[in-house]
Amino acid sequence: MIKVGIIGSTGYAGGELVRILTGHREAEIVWYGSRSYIDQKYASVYQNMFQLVDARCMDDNMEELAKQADVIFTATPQGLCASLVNEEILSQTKIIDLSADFRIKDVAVYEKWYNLEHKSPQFIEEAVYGLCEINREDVKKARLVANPGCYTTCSILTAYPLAKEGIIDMKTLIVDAKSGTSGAGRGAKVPNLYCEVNENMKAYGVASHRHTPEIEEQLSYASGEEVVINFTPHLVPMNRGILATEYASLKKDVTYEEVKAIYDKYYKDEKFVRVLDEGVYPETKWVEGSNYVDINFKIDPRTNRIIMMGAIDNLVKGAAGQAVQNMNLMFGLDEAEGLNLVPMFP
Ligand SMILES: NC(=O)C1=CN([C@@H]2O[C@H](COP(=O)(O)OP(=O)(O)OC[C@H]3O[C@@H](n4cnc5c(N)ncnc54)[C@H](OP(=O)(O)O)[C@@H]3O)[C@@H](O)[C@H]2O)C=CC1
Ligand SMILES: CC(=O)N[C@@H](CCC(=O)OP(=O)(O)O)C(=O)O
Repeated sequence: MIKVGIIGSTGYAGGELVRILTGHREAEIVWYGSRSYIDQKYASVYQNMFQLVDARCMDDNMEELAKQADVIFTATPQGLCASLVNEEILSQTKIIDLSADFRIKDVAVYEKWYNLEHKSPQFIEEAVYGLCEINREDVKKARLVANPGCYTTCSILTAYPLAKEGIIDMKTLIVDAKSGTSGAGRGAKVPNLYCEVNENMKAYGVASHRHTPEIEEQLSYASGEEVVINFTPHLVPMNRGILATEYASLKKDVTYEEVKAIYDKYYKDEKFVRVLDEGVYPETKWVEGSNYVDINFKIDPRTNRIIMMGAIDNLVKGAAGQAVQNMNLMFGLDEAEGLNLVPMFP
């Protein structure tokens, strides 16, 4: 059994890690890390775990945890993982960080967009960007994985094959995305109160959201050119789910069949990527509670643009599910272990 420690187990992403790992046949959670609920029963924080988890929350002592766990998930605010990790810890255990601390290779870009000083830039180079479908082989060898963000997972996977094959003009790419409120975490914040979110929709982080450089960096690797995008996130009154709609001009005339063949080239053997049938467009409800990303596209000959669409559950493929997928790869397990989660509907 793989011994797992979770720092930030009481947050939404940490709670989803607990839910998924409780059903994992090869992993056992040995540390339910918390800052606010130390010594309280985990199931009193998340009553859905009543009679399923008997353990109590423990403090976030990474030095001690590294001695006990084969892998540590950090599901904590930006900057925390970078402030805790050191060579001794990494020589004892593997780390999968759900925050953005090790996602961006240029430390100056991270510090600018996150308005934070990076506390351990010496580990940025070795960290592997854990988008499993793209970096699978590197993840298998990693001791530090940067788990991608939720908007970024959805946006990158949706456009990746077309960026890689060079059929879209990357200078024209626009990403418009909507997220449910769990994306903002469990902490109490006025903009996330029921009356502020319910029956409402709003754009936020316009031309300034911190996922912009992450999407740009990964799509730059894919396309081989420096990508600069417009990315506009929106908050919508749902618990879970992200829908990304992406627009780009086509570099040449292509048919539906040609584009479908490109998506199939990259994704036909990917268990968690479902390219939908022609004319069927992704909906967040069809992936809820699961590790799937649903993708489709439509060519608009009037504007010579292609419209790409992707949907994920932000807490699963956008966070905890992908993190467990990374763990499975790092330990040589079946990549889907613990992740055979059938989407719920309605
Ligand atoms: N929510 C989502 O959809 C996604 C989130 N992420 C990332 O995952 C991470 C966690 O997000 P999320 O679960 O939403 O956030 P939450 O606010 O719901 O949870 C944060 C967690 O971190 C703990 N924590 C907060 N501050 C500290 C601190 N100073 N020291 C130690 N622990 C601390 C909290 O502990 P306690 O409650 O015990 O005080 C809690 O367990 C973030 O980096 C986020 O960006 C990534 C992808 C998607
Ligand atoms: C709805 C909402 O507020 N979503 C969050 C994104 C959460 C996430 O995945 O972000 P990181 O892991 O990169 O921090 C936001 O826009 O900040």
